[in-house]
Amino acid sequence: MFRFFRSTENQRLIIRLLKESFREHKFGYGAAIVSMLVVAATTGASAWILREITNEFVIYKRIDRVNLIAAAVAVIFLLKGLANFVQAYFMSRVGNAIIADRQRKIYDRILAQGIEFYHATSSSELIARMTNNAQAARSVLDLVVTSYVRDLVTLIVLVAVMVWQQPALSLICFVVGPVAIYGVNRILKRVRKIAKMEFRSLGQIVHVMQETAIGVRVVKSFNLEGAMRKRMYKAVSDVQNRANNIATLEAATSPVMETLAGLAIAGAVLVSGFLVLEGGQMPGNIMAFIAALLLAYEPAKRLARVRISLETGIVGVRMMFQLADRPLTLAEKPDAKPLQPGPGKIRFDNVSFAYPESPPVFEGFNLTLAAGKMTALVGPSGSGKSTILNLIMRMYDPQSGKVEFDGQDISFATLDSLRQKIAYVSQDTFLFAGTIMHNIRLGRESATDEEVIAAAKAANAHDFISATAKGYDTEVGENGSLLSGGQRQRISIARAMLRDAEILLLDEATSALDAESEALFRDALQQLTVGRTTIVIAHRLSTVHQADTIVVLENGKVRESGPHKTLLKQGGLYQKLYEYQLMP
Ligand SMILES: Nc1ncnc2c1ncn2[C@@H]1O[C@H](COP(=O)(O)OP(=O)(O)OP(=O)(O)O)[C@@H](O)[C@H]1O
Repeated sequence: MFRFFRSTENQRLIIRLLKESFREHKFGYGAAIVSMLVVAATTGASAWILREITNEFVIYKRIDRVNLIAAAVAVIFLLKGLANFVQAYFMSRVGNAIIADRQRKIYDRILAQGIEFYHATSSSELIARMTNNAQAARSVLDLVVTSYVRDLVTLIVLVAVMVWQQPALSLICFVVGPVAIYGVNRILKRVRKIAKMEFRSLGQIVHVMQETAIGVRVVKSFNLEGAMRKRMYKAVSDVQNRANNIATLEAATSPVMETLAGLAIAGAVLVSGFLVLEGGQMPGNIMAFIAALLLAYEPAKRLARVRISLETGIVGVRMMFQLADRPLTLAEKPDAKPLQPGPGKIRFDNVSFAYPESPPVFEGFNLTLAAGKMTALVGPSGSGKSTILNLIMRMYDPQSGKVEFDGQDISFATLDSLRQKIAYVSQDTFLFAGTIMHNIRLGRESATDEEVIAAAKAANAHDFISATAKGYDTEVGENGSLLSGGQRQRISIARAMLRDAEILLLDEATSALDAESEALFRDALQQLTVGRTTIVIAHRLSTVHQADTIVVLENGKVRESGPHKTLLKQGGLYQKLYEYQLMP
């Protein structure tokens, strides 16, 4: 029974879980544990009382004790019922609170992680962890507390009753216990392996479901239903098979236990028969002994199997702590200070950077982006344009060198103050489920309705919003699926407008908007960029013309920079890109 706790890793996990949970739910657990002790004591008393009933009534014929003994029986069972209620009440309250706490903690930790973490972990795994790991923590705690408090104490009390009444007979049972534990131990190892695989298959179900929902257009248009179904069915069957395997192993413990317990009880009955009939023993003592033995069977069985039941939950708890302990991929320095306001000059100073496990993108890279001006980044695919935006937003830290805002190294700034300064319009506009009003307001949550509408007007979005039946209360659907591409873009510009940040980062969409949408988008952009340091990854001629400076990148190096006309005259890389990429 205790070998589980000798496995040091499981021991550490359970002790940590108990410590953290008990600290937060002292009262709930305290009340549950006290009631469990009462349950154990009343169970022992209910066996003991049989001795009184038999000896007092049958042997001594004490009619005067009938009322007293009957009252004692009533009190024992009343107390037991009440204690069971209190225990169940507090265990479920605390259990639900633990799931909620853990889910909050898991989410906070995931949210604090940098973008690198999200690239390395699939979203389906995160979803599965959110639902499974918190539930696992609760099941493990429930099992540990009920088994090692209620069941173990009940068993100790009942064994005490047995030894007290019939010391010699009790020995028979002590031989059986270790044999049962040995049998269960052998099964345990196999359960551990299957439990781990089951979690992986669960993640796979979420993963396939997610891909079906997100990629539904591709699935339908390429007729991929059959292929997707095959993947889903396989994942579902894997979970089913693993659940069956675990159930079979768990069920296999039952016959082992039943047979051994049956033999022990039969042996005890046999010996006690002789003891009463020929040994002159008091029948009451034998009755109390047999009752205690029968009552001990269930808690003993649960205790012998507790490690198997714990095994599936402990996999989830282990994963939960792994997530909690994983270092943050991008953390704020302990002595980080808010960025001081400034005109908005950005400088890359001798920056070297490589994505994890990838070749370097920049080596000794220098670039200054003028305050309040618009700089367009152009260059072949893979030249490092998006990486420049990533480093400005501090999605990653350079391995050496620094990125400065008005002379302040951003890696020493609080993340909050850094992101406050930036408004970002991404190429693949992302809208959250909810209304148009909600989506624009995410730019600045304190904005009034009037400010939201003003931003929408400036972004040329107000007219189309007003033309819908519900106006600003129109639901946008999952990731804005109920709006057109151009409408989504203008909403994301309105969001950036509302933010009114000093620095604007824009990853211009390459998707061809129709002429009218593009004109509306360009006008909106023009308004947004006035007086702000704007860095735009340019795909459109109109944007390049608008820019004060064009920086031409190739293989992580600045090849040329200057205004459009000057660069065009030089007849270098820009001219080539201009002809192949930017010219309509
Ligand atoms: N998350 C990542 N992990 C590893 N390598 C990456 C990652 N993102 C980009 N890269 C690599 O870094 C290099 C620069 O990529 P970047 O996205 O900055 O180029 P880009 O100029 O924006 O290209 P495009 O115009 O095609 O978007 C490329 O070689 C790319 O493969």
